[in-house]
Amino acid sequence: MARQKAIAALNAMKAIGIPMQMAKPVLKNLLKVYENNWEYIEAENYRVLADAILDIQESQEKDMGGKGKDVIASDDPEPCRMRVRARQDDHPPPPSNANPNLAGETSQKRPRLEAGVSREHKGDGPVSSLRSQGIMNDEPSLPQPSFGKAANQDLLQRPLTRQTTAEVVPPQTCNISDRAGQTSSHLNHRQIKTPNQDKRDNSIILKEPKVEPGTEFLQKHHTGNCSSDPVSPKDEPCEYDSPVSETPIAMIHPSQPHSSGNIGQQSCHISSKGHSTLQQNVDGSMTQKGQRNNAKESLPVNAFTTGTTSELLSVQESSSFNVDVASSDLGEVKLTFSCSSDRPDFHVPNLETVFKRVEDRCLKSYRILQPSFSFVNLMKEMCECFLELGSEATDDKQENVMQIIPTIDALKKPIMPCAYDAMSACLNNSFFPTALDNMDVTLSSDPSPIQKDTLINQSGMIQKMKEPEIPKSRSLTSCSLVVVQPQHALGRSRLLHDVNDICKGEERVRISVVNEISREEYPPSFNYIPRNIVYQNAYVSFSLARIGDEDCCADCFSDCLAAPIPCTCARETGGEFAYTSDGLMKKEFLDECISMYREPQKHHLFYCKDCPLERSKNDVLPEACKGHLVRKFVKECWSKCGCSMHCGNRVVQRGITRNLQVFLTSEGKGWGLRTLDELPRGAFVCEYVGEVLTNMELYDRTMQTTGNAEHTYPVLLDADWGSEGALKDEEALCLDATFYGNVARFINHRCFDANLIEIPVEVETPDHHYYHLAFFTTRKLEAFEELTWDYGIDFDDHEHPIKAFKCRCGSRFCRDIKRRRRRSRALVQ
Ligand SMILES: C[S@@+](CC[C@H](N)C(=O)[O-])C[C@H]1O[C@@H](n2cnc3c(N)ncnc32)[C@H](O)[C@@H]1O
Repeated sequence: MARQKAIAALNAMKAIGIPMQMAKPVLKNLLKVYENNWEYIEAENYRVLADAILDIQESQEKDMGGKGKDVIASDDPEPCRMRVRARQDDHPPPPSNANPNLAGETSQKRPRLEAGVSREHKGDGPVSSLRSQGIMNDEPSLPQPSFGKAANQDLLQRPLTRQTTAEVVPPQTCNISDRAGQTSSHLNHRQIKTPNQDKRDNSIILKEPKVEPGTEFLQKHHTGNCSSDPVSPKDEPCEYDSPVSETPIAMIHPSQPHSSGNIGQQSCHISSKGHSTLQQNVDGSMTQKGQRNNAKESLPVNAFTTGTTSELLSVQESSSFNVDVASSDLGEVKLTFSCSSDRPDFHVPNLETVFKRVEDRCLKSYRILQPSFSFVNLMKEMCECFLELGSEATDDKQENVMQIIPTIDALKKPIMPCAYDAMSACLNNSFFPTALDNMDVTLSSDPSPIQKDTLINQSGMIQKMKEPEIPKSRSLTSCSLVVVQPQHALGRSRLLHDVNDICKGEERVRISVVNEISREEYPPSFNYIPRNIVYQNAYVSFSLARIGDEDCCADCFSDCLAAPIPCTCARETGGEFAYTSDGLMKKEFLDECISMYREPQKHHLFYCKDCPLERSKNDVLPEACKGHLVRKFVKECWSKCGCSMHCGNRVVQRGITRNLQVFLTSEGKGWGLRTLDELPRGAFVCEYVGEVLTNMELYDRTMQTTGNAEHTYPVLLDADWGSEGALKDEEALCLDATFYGNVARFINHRCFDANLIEIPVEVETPDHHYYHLAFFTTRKLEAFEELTWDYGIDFDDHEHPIKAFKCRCGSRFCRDIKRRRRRSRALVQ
């Protein structure tokens, strides 16, 4: 119960832009001060908590000599900052028997939060200094009942300040873009606090959140400031069943057009030269300002979001116009789309849709800020989205349809008979390129104008191709597909994947993608990386100095496996190398690893006193550790070793060597990975590659996702959490292949009798909090068998980062089916 309350509180903070790491220690202290009396903390939608965080920030800003006043302009490295302005405090007093030291100077004062009580946060930004400073607040007042689930919204909507006279602010200054569809006068959503605002604003003022790189742009849409229309709290019941299904703050968009006519009318003018001016409001509605009416009278045209106005807004009267996208408070500075198009099909797209598309792209591309990141490019992206959406067919169904045109690589090995039919089927709608050169650049555009027998190469040239004859005896192996977005006449195509090689040349082998089921589907875009990349806070150090003599074989030469006595690198595996000279995992070692997975009860489970996984879910009141397997590691030779790259004790680091293929599964599991060749038992297939995140980061990331992500891609690196005592946050790691990953992200789960097993492999560092997760075959595999591994998933644990799904593994040992059976039996009884 308390745990749920804590999560609800943290979620409420998160909804107003305060990251969990910042809110947790403050919440912890408030709980101490109020002796776990949640009533005080929940009152007025966690106002005490929000204000406490603000106060910490303020006192810290004071210490910085006011440097923090202009937060937006500052280069402050902290991940997210938020300010809740409070003029007059009415926080609840701590209980009379509360620790006076914790409670501040008098019992009438709000609690002074103690310094340094929270876990350390990396970096020197205000987040860490927040923990090194106390806060002191003003007069408390009686607590109010909590408002339940509407809390998040309320915190955004309700004025948190207790200003006695709320100045009526004209609609132009009302900034809200939130889930409830409040409107905004500025699409930049950026609240730059001016001294005047301080006086007139009776609302939340959000500092520019500096969250994860790449998400800050998105957050702008959710920081709002409505100074004209205080909204009364809603009494929705509090549910906290499914935190991840919440729309994350970074993805909140006005869902409904606001009914009131003038609130938040924004300065988005679509001004046709010499004609009338269309004004697009943030709620999507359009207003037409007749110039003859001195541009004062507004005549509503239609609701943009209904999907019917696009046509209305097709530029019929003129071919050139401006759309104001964002502006400063008084409109002196404007960001404007200038469109001049001769195209008859161009219509002005809904700006919210444009923003959404830009946000989606940013979320994909800028989760990690790349060196090439630039704001100008971001704006360019926005212009491109504007143009794309404006040029797209208005029929919703047509939107984003990608066409996949299969081609045949005629030079490869014989195809499996079962795959042949599917291939033929897809070839019925396809063609053979005459030369191999054409295969990589086969593009498809909008279905209608491009004929089946037409190829467009990368430079946009159209080539007529001969319809192929497909002799049954023909030797074919791969159906290579290339996907592009509809080209229309934009002259711009975005290749999402190279279907001949999804690895983009990053691996030693090419890994193709085939879809033998539905020709229109294709794996969602992600960045292919062949090796793990640290996302942000994860502590992964590969310094040579950390590798002692006992952790390398400096005196070895050539192939360690050929030496008469195993070198020190075999120490980890009991003095014998784990690999055979054929590069396979030795039987004994493999058997033991498999037994550990399939019969964990026979093996030692480690129970952490302070489980990093549980801590990441709830730092305030973590649940007890559910136990971790202490797994067997393989140690490979590395750079400090004297042997060569051909040494038999270097298997995983050499990367993928087997012929694999990504394919769409027929069982509804999404995409999967299969082997194209037979594989012996104990063969290395690939490692699981992704972003290295701390568990905290993963949890935060999971909370931010919309919850409707069909597939999830995180894996915990918890093979050795027991050996090093309590792990610090930055040492409790996981891999997330959602945005950056390799082909292992396509390996589906199979309960118990999966044909792959993941084995932890030490390569660059003897610290076992970071390691490689390598997949080896558990048995001999036939060509074209799907590769599977047992995620070790607990189908009842909905809070686990590896989200439970309806398992379609088909194993007779399927734990999910057993669970479902148990549940239906229980219901019947
Ligand atoms: C690591 S991804 C595997 C690749 C995924 N199928 C795809 O299309 O990208 C894990 C996700 O695949 C799906 N999945 C994996 N194994 C499954 C199974 N046995 N039954 C149903 N869905 C499965 C689930 O949606 C899961 O979240």
